[in-house]
Amino acid sequence: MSTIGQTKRTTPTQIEAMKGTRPIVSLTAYTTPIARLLDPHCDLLLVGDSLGMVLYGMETTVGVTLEMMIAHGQGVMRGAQKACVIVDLPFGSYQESKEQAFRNSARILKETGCNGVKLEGGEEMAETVAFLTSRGVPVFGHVGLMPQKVNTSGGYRSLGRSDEEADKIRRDAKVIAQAGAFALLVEGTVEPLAREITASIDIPTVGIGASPACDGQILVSDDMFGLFSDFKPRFVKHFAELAPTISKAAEAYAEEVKARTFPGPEHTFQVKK
Ligand SMILES: Nc1nc(=O)c2c([nH]1)NC[C@@H]1CN(c3ccc(C(=O)N[C@@H](CCC(=O)O)C(=O)O)cc3)CN21
Ligand SMILES: CC(C)C(=O)C(=O)O
Ligand SMILES: [Mg+2]
Repeated sequence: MSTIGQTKRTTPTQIEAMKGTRPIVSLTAYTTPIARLLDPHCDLLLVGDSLGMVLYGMETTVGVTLEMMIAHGQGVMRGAQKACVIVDLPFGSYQESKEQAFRNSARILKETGCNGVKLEGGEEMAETVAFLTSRGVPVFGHVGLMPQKVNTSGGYRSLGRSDEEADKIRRDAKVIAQAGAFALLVEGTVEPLAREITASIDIPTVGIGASPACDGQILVSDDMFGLFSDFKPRFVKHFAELAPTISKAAEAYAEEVKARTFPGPEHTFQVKK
């Protein structure tokens, strides 16, 4: 197979092998232009179901569909060249059975060309993760705060302060790693727990709101650009403030249109005499 003129995409196996080397850099991406900008700097790009909240204004991720994930997965694949691209399985597309999970994961892999899928869950999903990985679907696990369970978990809050809560998340992490996941996203957990999990499993942990003790970090890109700017929980850092930049551009455009200073002669097609 020739790869002339192309760099090869990072594989889930290579992400797994990064544990103990250097921190894994990852961000969410939902569209072609943003994927193109983030790709050179990231080991992994996640097409997260957070797109329901960030792009579509949904209150939670529960309403996100498989069709939405596939459409955005295709967009990201057109923009990303070197990063490993993983697509979130949305709520309702994998919880019913391991067969349902395989069928929908296969659709995502076939229709987007991405490198693997992510699914939320611990002990209740271990059999599914083993079923998928043994049949050719690379799986990124996700434990701790699981946004798709917001309707049964009592909302978004950081976890792992009580012994019971910490024990449960520790067991979840262990079984998902043993089931064959190539990496594990740990969301919204206190630092000592994230550190213990990272030390106790042989696949890398990628944290969001889970301390610097993880093997890598992920953020929702719109959050760290300061674009989804009403949402600023403790774990988010704005690496840029794009919201005021965009507002000012829209304001300047409106002024110029009303003053008839835009479009100018340089933007106008003339008939040459
Ligand atoms: N834009 C965006 N960024 C995200 O990180 C994100 C999404 N959307 N959608 C899917 C989930 C939902 N997530 C959330 C949502 C809310 C909180 C939150 O309100 N956290 C507060 C309270 C924590 C606590 O009480 O312990 C915080 O200050 O961190 C955290 C994570 C993370 N994910
Ligand atoms: C990065 C995490 C929160 C995720 O699963 C998402 O963006 O959907
Ligand atoms: Mg998600």
